[in-house]
Amino acid sequence: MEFRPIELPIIDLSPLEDNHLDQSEELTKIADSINIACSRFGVFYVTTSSFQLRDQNHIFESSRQFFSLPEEKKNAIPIKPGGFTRGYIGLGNESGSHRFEVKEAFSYGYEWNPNEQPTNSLQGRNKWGDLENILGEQWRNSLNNYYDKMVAIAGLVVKGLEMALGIELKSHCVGGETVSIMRLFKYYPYKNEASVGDDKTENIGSSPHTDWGFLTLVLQQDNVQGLQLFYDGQWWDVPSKPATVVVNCGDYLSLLTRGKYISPLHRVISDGKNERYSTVFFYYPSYDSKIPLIAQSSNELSIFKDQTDKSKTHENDKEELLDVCFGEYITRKWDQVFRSGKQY
Ligand SMILES: O=C(O)CCC(=O)C(=O)O
Ligand SMILES: [Fe+2]
Repeated sequence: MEFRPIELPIIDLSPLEDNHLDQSEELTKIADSINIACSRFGVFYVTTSSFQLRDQNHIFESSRQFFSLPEEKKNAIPIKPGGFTRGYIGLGNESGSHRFEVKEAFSYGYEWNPNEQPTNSLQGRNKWGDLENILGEQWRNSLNNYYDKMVAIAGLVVKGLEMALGIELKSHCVGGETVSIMRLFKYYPYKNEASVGDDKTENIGSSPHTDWGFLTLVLQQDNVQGLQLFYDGQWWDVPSKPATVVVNCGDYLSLLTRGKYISPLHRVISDGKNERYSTVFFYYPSYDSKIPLIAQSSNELSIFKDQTDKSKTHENDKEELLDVCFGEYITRKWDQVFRSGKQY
């Protein structure tokens, strides 16, 4: 089945960088573009002078190095159930639905200082195992540098959102970089008996979902299609663009804006031929944030769905959210999508 590409705005965030001279006209233009994109699609592309093609090439090179390792090396650092999602996720170890997600991942976050005690369930040490000995110190540094770059880009987007909404948002994000999660993904081509667009298919790259957090920053390998957006009643391709990051609004941001900004439904499918690499940075608000509840139109958000391994999804009890902070709730969500793995 063929899908058409969607044309999303491309917003250059360079004028928001600290070293840029204040050009208020440019800033107003950015704020307007963000406002329109978030209200209409909940997705847009960003570029910035501090993220170049060499940065993109570098992270995908590091990602390939990891995924090329023998199974036993990757399996030595598995993520575990419980919601602290760092380490290797093998085929079948994660899904947002009853489907089999044909992907592998490496998940890591803020490089926690071993002398410091974590203060919540999303903080803690990355699982490098002995990868440093196998892939070299440079490998780990390149992943950590990439993490920092994505935190910085998320910060620029937050600045832009503050201008677009005319409200202060930074106080929601304090410490968010210590609980956010980076994923390196490798998707495998698969075939389904039914057509790919059919809801009954068993294999998928990533099940249709909305992201739970504040913002998601996706970088796609050039020229391999996979990410799709549900818009105006149908699925559209979101093509990769060199040195350009896809930004999704998350459920938290959508709720914070009382639904003004859309948390878009999206998925990943296979073109049936190619492996696909992407990186996905889930940028979270402060661990202790409360999830803003709104009465209407929030039932479609994945944050409120039960994503455990059942063929039907049903709503979580929203009452529960009144007592639990964002970080604790998200820890449970990661546990919901953990799977013990099976063959496909
Ligand atoms: O790999 C991608 O392009 C997107 C994956 C995604 O949407 C997710 O992991 O939440
Ligand atoms: Fe997503």
